[in-house]
Amino acid sequence: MVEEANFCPSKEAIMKPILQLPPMTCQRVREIDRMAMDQFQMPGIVLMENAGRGAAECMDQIAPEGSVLILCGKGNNGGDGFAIARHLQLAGREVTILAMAPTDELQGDALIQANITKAAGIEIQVLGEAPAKECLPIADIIVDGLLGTGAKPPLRGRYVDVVEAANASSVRRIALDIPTGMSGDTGETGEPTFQADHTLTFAAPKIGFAKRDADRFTGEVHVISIGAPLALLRQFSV
Ligand SMILES: NC(=O)C1=CN([C@@H]2O[C@H](COP(=O)(O)OP(=O)(O)OC[C@H]3O[C@@H](n4cnc5c(N)ncnc54)[C@H](OP(=O)(O)O)[C@@H]3O)[C@@H](O)[C@H]2O)[C@@H](O)CC1
Ligand SMILES: [K+]
Repeated sequence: MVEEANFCPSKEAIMKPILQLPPMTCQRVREIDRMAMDQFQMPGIVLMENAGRGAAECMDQIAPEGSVLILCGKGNNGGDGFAIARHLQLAGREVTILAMAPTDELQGDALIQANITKAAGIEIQVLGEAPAKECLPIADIIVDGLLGTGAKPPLRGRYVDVVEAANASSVRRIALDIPTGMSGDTGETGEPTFQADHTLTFAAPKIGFAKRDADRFTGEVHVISIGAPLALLRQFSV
């Protein structure tokens, strides 16, 4: 039986690429994902694992204490959430997931991450009929892994009451990639939009974050590397 180490993981700085990309549109960031996969043979799941681990390490710096509830949408933004859950559990954090859909409705990289998270014994609750404000699991921090660059505003279906319930709870809130309800390209925000204290955005800041008072919803923005090679970053830094 392996003794559980009782030291805190050291807080060494998170490895940052030497090249920080300029703000760009969602479409352009998705081109980075696409080129990393097609031109540099990086499987999407590797990009997602890098995103999840990088986001969890950033959380270890900005929100090192407390239990975490991760809201997972049906797409790869949710996939990031499933990956983050595993790394937070490894760091000794109490983690619960509230999924917008059952695992068998997921596909691709998100399904792979959800299956790993399930196998890891991390609790995955699926949103039921009850209003979100009645069934949102209690936690010290809520992470928004609902919608990212694949969002097509306005919010549809249960995403509305889940975001409203998250905003109504007086806890720390962290958005993954883009606060759900905000357009990454224009910074326009719908009613509701996830109100984050921090946004962990992948690969590059989104141009919409520069809109006046967008920071009311993004909070402090942190760029998380997805491990795309320097040669690829150079093609997008001009
Ligand atoms: N390998 C990679 O590519 C990497 C990707 N990464 C991550 O992936 C994210 C992009 O993932 P994605 O393309 O799956 O889109 P995502 O934002 O999860 O949403 C799509 C889903 O949401 C739904 N939906 C849409 N609009 C809606 C609305 N208004 N209201 C309600 N539902 C709505 C839509 O449903 P549909 O419209 O198809 O019915 C679909 O099910 C990106 O932000 C980053 O976090 C990182 O891990 C880096 C590596
Ligand atoms: K999000």
